[in-house]
Amino acid sequence: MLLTNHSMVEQLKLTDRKIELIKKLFDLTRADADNLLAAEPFITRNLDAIVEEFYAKQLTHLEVEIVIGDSETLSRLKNSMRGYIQEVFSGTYDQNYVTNRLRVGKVHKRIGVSPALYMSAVRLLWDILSDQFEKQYEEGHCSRDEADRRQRSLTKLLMFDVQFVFETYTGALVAEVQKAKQELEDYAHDLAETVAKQTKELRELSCQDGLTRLFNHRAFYERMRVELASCARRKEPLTLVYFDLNDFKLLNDNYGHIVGDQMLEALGSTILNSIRETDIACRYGGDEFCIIMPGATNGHAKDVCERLINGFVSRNDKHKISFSIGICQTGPDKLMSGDELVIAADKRMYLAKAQAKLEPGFWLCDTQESLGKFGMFVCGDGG
Ligand SMILES: Nc1nc2c(ncn2[C@@H]2O[C@H](COP(=O)(O)OP(=O)(O)OP(=O)(O)O)[C@@H](O)[C@H]2O)c(=O)[nH]1
Repeated sequence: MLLTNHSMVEQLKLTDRKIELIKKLFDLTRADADNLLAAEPFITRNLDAIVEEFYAKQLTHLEVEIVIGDSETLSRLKNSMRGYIQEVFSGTYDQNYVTNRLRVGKVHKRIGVSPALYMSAVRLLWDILSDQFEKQYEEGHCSRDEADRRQRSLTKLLMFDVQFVFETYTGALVAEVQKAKQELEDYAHDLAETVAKQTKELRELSCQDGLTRLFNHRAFYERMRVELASCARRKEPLTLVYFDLNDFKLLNDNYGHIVGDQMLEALGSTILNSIRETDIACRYGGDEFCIIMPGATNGHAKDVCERLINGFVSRNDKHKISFSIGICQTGPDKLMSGDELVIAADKRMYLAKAQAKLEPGFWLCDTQESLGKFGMFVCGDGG
């Protein structure tokens, strides 16, 4: 509901019938309206003096002075007070009258008039107007009985007014609480989203190698465990490719660690470009890398290695470096443990590396213990 599309009376569902019911609660009758209306000529004559007396007394309180704040506001308030007193003695207390009371409540709440301050002003006005009734009696404008009846009617009407003012006070407070609650809920929601996002990022970071953005050593074993279990369940093979750069130390020594780092980074992205989404690339440590290939045989793994070597060579890097590869397939019938698989692949990688020491280049040793140089795999006993 857009509040600005509805009057205050509508928002509070104050129909004529409801207003009449409230009047009944306060025993505010037609006779009371007539009593106050009868006092109207005398009150109107003294209106300015009444308003002046009211503000003179009000301004003896520092809190009131602070709330009013300046002469323009004071003069505006005096005008409003004149209008209010005239309404009090108009004898008509309909929806229009009620709307004005609600507005007063809203303004008082907005400018920060506390209920205590508001009630003290009502009491003061009641006092001043009661004196006026006494004067009317003393000056012979009305009988004792009429002055007393006017006084009682005034009390009822002021009480009637006060409850409307507080209706808007509480309404505004409830709206503020709801707004604060909504803001708090929005904040909590945003916070939960931020925490979830950051937790996800942290989790990813804790699994990642900072240089190559591949999975790190810790994540490698975790992923290996999960993939071996799922391959065992699906009765599928799993192949591990394990490789190590050849003479990487020389590159570092000759050209510095920054060049070494760039080489490792380049290798990381070449690996990612050479594998399928289901394959898992990891930096095992230093210049050693692994690719876990769920569902793949050593034949598939060789194809991937060929793509990888091609990609790596075609980078056109002035620093030439090769790597040695060990491949080990397990399953589909009985699968090795992760440790067994790493040991087996590592052993084959060292066989390839031994060969690379004799004849530099990309050497690969697969699960059949065959050794091959990139592009022309030849069988060897390997052992
Ligand atoms: N630039 C760089 N170098 C690294 C990083 N991690 C390990 N290294 C270096 O990698 C080199 C590995 O040396 P080795 O284990 O002797 O291996 P290698 O020189 O490739 O020799 P072989 O494996 O026998 O071919 C060492 O010089 C390490 O300092 C890294 O993050 N950045």
